[in-house]
Amino acid sequence: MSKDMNIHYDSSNELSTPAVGRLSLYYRELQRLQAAGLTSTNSRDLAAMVNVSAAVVRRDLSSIQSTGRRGVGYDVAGLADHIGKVLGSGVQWKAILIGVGSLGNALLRYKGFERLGFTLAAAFDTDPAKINRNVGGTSICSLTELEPILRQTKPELAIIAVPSEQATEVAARVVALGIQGILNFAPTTLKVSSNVAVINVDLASELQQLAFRIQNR
Ligand SMILES: NC(=O)c1ccc[n+]([C@@H]2O[C@H](COP(=O)([O-])OP(=O)(O)OC[C@H]3O[C@@H](n4cnc5c(N)ncnc54)[C@H](O)[C@@H]3O)[C@@H](O)[C@H]2O)c1
Repeated sequence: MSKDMNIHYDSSNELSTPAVGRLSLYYRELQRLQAAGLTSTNSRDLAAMVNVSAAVVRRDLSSIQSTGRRGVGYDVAGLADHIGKVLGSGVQWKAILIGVGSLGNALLRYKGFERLGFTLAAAFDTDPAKINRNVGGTSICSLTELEPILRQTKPELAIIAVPSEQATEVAARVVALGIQGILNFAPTTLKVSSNVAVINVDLASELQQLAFRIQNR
């Protein structure tokens, strides 16, 4: 499927970030149900799987024009396909990884990206000892080759897993080369132009929020 066939939402029908996050979780659970051979599900069961209320599931799904049938529920394969299209899965996305340390190594070995349509086209590092090694099927290139390789492979996404001091410069370089979205693991706030989507994954901050919740319950 071409990227043009993605389902686009105009600003009047924009999905909130939490709603997109929940859709991604419904998608994961629907895929699991499909693999187990189930053909239908309902909002109550989906709600229990992702720990939200059935009303939230129905609202999220109706916001993407998916309504279940009373007494029958949702068709698992059809709903998974529809959510997949809304989220941009089912099309192939090319991603690159920059920084192949402890975290980068684990990401390169993770098999779950491919299943959702994300291909890791190349990985980059500055450490000469890592260049030309292959991790999880992706070869590690020198950062000096970033420009020619990106011009050739034209990835849409970049995963940044370099030390925080290097992240801003690395982000500027990939944005200048046409990257449209960045998944940033470095604990720093990237300032890039507003037409580049950035998602920051700050695991330490998540742990801090978890500790706060436990402390205040
Ligand atoms: N390891 C974790 O569990 C974890 C958890 C949360 C956040 N992070 C963050 O993710 C980032 C990576 O963490 P890590 O533990 O893998 O660090 P690491 O030190 O093991 O790896 C960093 C890698 O980046 C490379 N590098 C440095 N500068 C570079 C540049 N300009 N371009 C390309 N490569 C460069 C290094 O050679 C090294 O291979 C850090 O910002 C860290 O704070 C890591």
